[in-house]
Amino acid sequence: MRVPTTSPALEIDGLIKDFGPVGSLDGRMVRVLDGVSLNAAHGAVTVLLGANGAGKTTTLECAQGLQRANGGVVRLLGQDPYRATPQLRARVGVMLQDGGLPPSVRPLALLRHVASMYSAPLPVDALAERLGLDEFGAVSIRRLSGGQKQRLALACALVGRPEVVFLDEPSAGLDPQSRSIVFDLIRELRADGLAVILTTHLLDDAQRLADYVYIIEGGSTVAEGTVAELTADKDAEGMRELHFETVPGLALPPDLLPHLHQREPDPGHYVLRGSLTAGDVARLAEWWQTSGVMPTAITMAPRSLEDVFLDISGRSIR
Ligand SMILES: Nc1ncnc2c1ncn2[C@@H]1O[C@H](COP(=O)(O)OP(=O)(O)OP(=O)(O)O)[C@@H](O)[C@H]1O
Repeated sequence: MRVPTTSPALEIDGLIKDFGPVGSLDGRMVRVLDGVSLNAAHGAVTVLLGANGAGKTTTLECAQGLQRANGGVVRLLGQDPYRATPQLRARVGVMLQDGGLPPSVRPLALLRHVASMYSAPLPVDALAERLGLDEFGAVSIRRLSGGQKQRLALACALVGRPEVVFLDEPSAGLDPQSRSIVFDLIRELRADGLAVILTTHLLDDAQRLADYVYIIEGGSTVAEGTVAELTADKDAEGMRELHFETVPGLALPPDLLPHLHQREPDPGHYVLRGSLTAGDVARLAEWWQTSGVMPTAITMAPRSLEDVFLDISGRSIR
């Protein structure tokens, strides 16, 4: 059991990071982080969300001490990560976005090698079996699929029993079985006090795993909270969404449900949002019947994390 502590595993306050000089900017620096602030607690999964280029990876790199901040405060387990001692590094696990795994080495040999650098590693064979690495342990890493490399990179990040682990898109490329195994492992380690800090583009994953979420936009933290806090609608009680799927391009009569906000986020997927009553659902069903529309799926939902994220960070591609 880890020693309980009340101070956060990671504290970031007003982080600023400039890159450059950039040729296309006449040799000027470009500011990619402009005031990121966040805390990550022990025994919790903290998720960073943001569109492509928002600054998540740069934030993690500054938190890990791989990049030097140009301003603000970064404290990892109470220390400046840029000046991390080997003792501090041994308490931190890192899984990089593109793996960084040596291609000609065999997976189990690599995991044993990484484990040998720590004083009290997790049992390698049990971890390998848990993540299904034993099944392809004898081929070289270059022959592994993307999902197999992801699981190996996760094992390398966890094998030293870190107190904090950084996972940059841990579930990218994982099939549903692997994702479920990885999530169970993350939850177990969290229960044992591990601080898990992860980025993901998969908002369902964030919704399932996150204890606390930060949304980063344009190099700053623009929203934060638990999933329940972020998805709660503060404007009105009883705010709900009705989703239905049918043929694309339906035009609902404007006077049918005028108090509900209507959109078609994907072709044939309709969302009606607002203070929905059973009468609204009945009116909609009546219109389906008279218009010869038969939905293939109907669901009611509170606001999803995806809606919150898209409302905050916009719907256009960066
Ligand atoms: N070395 C660098 N020099 C100049 N610009 C950089 C450098 N590294 C990152 N950037 C820029 O900083 C911004 C933030 O990049 P970062 O990789 O942190 O975003 P991200 O939120 O992790 O994006 P993604 O979701 O696509 O991984 C981007 O506009 C990127 O082009």
